[in-house]
Amino acid sequence: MAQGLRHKAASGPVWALGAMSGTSLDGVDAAMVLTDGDRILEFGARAYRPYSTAERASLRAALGLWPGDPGVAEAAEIVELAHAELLSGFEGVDVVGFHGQTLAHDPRGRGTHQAGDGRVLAEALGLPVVWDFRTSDVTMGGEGAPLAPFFHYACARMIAAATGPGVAPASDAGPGSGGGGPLAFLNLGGVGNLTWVDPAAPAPEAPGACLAFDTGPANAPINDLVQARLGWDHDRDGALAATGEVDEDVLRRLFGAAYFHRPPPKSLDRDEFGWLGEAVAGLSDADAAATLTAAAAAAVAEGLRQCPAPPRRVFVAGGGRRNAVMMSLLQDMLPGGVEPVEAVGLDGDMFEAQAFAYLAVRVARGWPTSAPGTTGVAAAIGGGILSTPV
Ligand SMILES: Nc1ncnc2c1ncn2[C@@H]1O[C@H](COP(=O)(O)OP(=O)(O)OP(=O)(O)O)[C@@H](O)[C@H]1O
Ligand SMILES: CC(=O)N[C@H]1[C@@H]2OC[C@@H](O2)[C@@H](O)[C@@H]1O[C@H](C)C(=O)O
Repeated sequence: MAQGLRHKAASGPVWALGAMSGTSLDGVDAAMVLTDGDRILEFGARAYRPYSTAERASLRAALGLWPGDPGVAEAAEIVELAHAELLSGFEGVDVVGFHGQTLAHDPRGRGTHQAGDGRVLAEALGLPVVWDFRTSDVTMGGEGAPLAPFFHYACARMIAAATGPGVAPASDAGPGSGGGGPLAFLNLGGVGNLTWVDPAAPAPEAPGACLAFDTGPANAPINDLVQARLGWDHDRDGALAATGEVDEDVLRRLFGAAYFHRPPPKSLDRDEFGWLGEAVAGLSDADAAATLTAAAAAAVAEGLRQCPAPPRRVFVAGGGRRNAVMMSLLQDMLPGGVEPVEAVGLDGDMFEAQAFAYLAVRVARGWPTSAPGTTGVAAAIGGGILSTPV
């Protein structure tokens, strides 16, 4: 299998533009990657478009909805227009990877739903668009998430070899880096997700190459709390949490949930632990923020215990790496600590957008984007639909 991939990689690198509208509902990230679908050759232009307050409110109101439900068409249009506006500003794009906005995710029940139609975007941009990345994985019995792990594998290979665009050489990386041993990538978005990866494995779908899963709630419950109580978008730098006390009873309740005892791979809907909001309702603003922040960090620590071996380094991407309290708790809770992906020259704000750029090329070339170790799917599978403008 790996040899076949290497052979196909000879079909040459292309510039892919990936776009992610994450569970935090803050906006759309977009970034370009030069890749042959195997190796990453260069990272390119990047841009961000925040949702307006009205757009965000409409998307929030559509959370939990499924295709055909009233309100979905309006949400999809918001997503499509925001992406068309942002992505039309890029030049030299060969293919677009369009994740869309997850409104609902229930892989063992109704499926997974990302708002936004790639055919509409392909017409608007006049470019081929890969979209609906998650459905076929779910259809094949997988979780449909997380999907970034194959990109993480490519990044881990670059780090291990200390080659590649902007990646810090092994000599800068400190003890325990370089070729030997597993690495981990942690994304702290609305939900947290972790990829444990062995860069020595021959391909991302090889048995034992990647183990991935959602760790638990991350920023979403904190955002929801401070939005409802204080009208803030988020707890900037963790300033509110820094002044509060953690309610250990809430953490005990959280970690009693079956999810944390299920072996990975496993994935979450944004609001799967929506009851956390009620659990902290009687606490002060600061104590509630401190408790939800500690819950996010402790969920990562729980998750790492489910990995096959301790990773040598844990690289953090996503907005949560800017939350000083969350990062300091992780530093204390994880045996080897954590570091932002910027420590090795990667871009923690655009990491997911870059992942969907990379995955788009794999889909366009008919290669797998998930495997039993990343989503629990029965066999390695390539998700996604390629739509070209007519
Ligand atoms: N300076 C900061 N201090 C604290 N938190 C921050 C800061 N900057 C961003 N965040 C948090 O990060 C969130 C955005 O993170 P990110 O863009 O990684 O999430 P996402 O991609 O929407 O979610 P997901 O990865 O779950 O799809 C914000 O909503 C906020 O909660
Ligand atoms: C269903 C869905 O959209 N899941 C997202 C969400 O946001 C973070 C976490 O939950 C992760 O599982 C996934 O996104 C990342 C980009 C992924 O698929 O790797």
